[in-house]
Amino acid sequence: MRTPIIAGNWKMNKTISEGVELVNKIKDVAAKTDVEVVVCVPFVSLDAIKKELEGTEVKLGAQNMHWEESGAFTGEISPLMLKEIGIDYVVIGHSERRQYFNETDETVNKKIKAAIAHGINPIVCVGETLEQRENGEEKEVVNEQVLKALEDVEAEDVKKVVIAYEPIWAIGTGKTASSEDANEMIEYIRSTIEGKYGVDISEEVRIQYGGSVKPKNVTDIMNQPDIDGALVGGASLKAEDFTDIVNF
Ligand SMILES: O=C(CO)COP(=O)(O)O
Repeated sequence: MRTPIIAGNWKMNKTISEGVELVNKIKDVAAKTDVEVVVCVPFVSLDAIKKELEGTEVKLGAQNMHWEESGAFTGEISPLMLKEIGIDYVVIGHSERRQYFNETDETVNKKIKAAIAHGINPIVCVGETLEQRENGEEKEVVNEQVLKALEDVEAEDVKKVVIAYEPIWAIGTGKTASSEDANEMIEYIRSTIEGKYGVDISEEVRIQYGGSVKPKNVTDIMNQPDIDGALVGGASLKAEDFTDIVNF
C-alpha cells in the first residue's frame, strides 16, 4: 500500500514572514489525514519554517540542491546544509529548472544520488512539452527522463524516490491533463520502473501528478488507481485551497 503524498511547491513565492504565516494556517491538516503532506519552500525560509512545523506532521522540502557537499559553487546550496536544517524532501529537476537554469538529465541524476546519500528523499519531476505531446512523443520523452534520472540508483534506494509527472503544458496554465490521461502516463512510468527494477519495487514507488491541481479537480485525480499524490504549485500558496486539496 502506497501512502499518498501531496506536496506544495511554493516556487519563488512568499518571504520568510509570509511563509511562516501560511504554514501556521495549514500545519494542522496533516494530523487529520492519511496523506503525507509536504511543503517545499524557498531556501531562505527553510530554517524558520522547520521550527514552525515542529510537533506537526507536515514534512519540509527544498526546491533544488547541488550535488557536491561543499566547494567553489557560488550561489549554490549543498546537501549537508539542507541536512542540518532537517528537511525530508528535495524537488529535483523541476521543468522550470530544466527550462531556465540548464538543468539536464545528467545533473538531475547527480542530485538524486546525492540526496539519497544524505538521507533526503528526492521528488523528481518529469514531463513533456506541448510540442512533444502533439508529436505523440510524450511516452518516449518521459521514459528517457525517468531512466536517466535513475541511472545507477539501487533498487533499495529507488523506493525513497517520489516521481512527479508534470506535463509542462499543464503547469500554471489552468489546463490539467485529464485524470485518465495523467493516470495512463503514470501507469506507463510505473512500467518503466518495473522494467528496470521489477514489479515488487515498482509497486512501492510513489508517483504524483502535477499541473494546475486545484480543489475542484483533485478528487478526480486522486481517485485514479496509479496516481499517488499531487505536486501543487499556485494552489499551495493559499491556505484554504491547499487544505481543501489535502482533504480531497
Ligand atoms: O509546477 C507545478 C508544481 O511543481 C505545478 O504548478 P501549478 O499547480 O501552479 O500548475
